[in-house]
Amino acid sequence: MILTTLVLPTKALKFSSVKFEGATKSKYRGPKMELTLTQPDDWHLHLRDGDLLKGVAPHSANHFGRAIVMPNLKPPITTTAAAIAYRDSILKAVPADSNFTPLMTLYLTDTTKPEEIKLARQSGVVFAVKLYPAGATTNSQDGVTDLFGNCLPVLEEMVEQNMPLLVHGEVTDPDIDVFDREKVFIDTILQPLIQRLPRLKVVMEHITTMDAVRFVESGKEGYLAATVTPQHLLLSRNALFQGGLQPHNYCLPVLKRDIHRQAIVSAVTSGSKKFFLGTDSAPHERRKKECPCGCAGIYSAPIALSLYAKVFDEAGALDKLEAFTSFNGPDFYGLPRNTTKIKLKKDSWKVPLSFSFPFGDIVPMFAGETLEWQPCLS
Ligand SMILES: NC(=O)N[C@@H](CC(=O)O)C(=O)O
Ligand SMILES: [Zn+2]
Ligand SMILES: [Zn+2]
Repeated sequence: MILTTLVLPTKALKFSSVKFEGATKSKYRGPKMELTLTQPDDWHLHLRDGDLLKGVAPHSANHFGRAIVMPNLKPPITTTAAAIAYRDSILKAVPADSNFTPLMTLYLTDTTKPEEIKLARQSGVVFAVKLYPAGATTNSQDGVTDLFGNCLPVLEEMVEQNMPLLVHGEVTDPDIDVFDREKVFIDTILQPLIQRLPRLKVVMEHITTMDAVRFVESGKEGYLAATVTPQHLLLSRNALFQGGLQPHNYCLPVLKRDIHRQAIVSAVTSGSKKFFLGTDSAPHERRKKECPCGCAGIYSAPIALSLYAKVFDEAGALDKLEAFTSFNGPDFYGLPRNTTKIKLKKDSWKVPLSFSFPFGDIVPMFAGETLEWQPCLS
């Protein structure tokens, strides 16, 4: 990573149709710091489908080289054939000059067959299988009801095919407190799973607790890793209630106490190879967030890089940022690192209040707030 004090010409961020609160003016004077990073990838992303896909895909393609695309559509992507068709529609939705590559995933169900894993591997476009415990999160109703009872042959085939299992790590038992569901999942499902299949590659997605940090740190490098979202690095559960109920800070697993957030920040800024960037950017239209039974999911794709840079900058660990955004993920998946570069400039800018699309608008994380780091598009 190269740190310079040079200011190079930059293009304004390409936001399609954006509502700003006021003019975006930099208060920063003097030489501007720039970071040059190997182009990052997003190892946990929801691109949706239809008009929503067309609206949000360019935001990810602007900044990220590749993304692991989550399969929780309606209906879910449970077959390789469906993953191939979904991949085609994603490629149609990104700008023609973009080199963005979607890495597809399959949605694991109680009835997924080992043969499907072979097909997935042969396709060359499916890179992982996603475990949603049934009922744990958005569009998880077709997920797994009994992992050990129903899925062991598939998991064994995944070991054979070196196919990673990506995990939404929360139990769904209504008697378990929602803030404890990640820890209980580790103790009752993940730990036994890893003991039973030590050669299965597992990514604990969007970790939220110090328990998950410790669990991942104690695992075998190359076999156990975690993705980390901007919200779980920057917000504690207080953010759900600050000045009134804040639906745009609601995601699953739900934000936790600040001590957990601090543990996650320490883990990612330590330089460990086991943690990598996964935004979990999960767009829902405003009317589906600001309503009596609002959806879980935070839209962060357009601002995620600024937010990760903020975290590493505030921790005095900018020298560790590039491994987290651009090396640890491809190294874990056994994929080449990107060769293109991206620049971030330290220059304050205001996050749009919303992104407007013909079908409605989407409110991003940190809407209307001022951030310091800004990706420059070339
Ligand atoms: N994170 C979320 O709160 N929501 C995600 C699903 C998920 O990743 O659990 C979504 O698809 O909206
Ligand atoms: Zn999830
Ligand atoms: Zn997700």
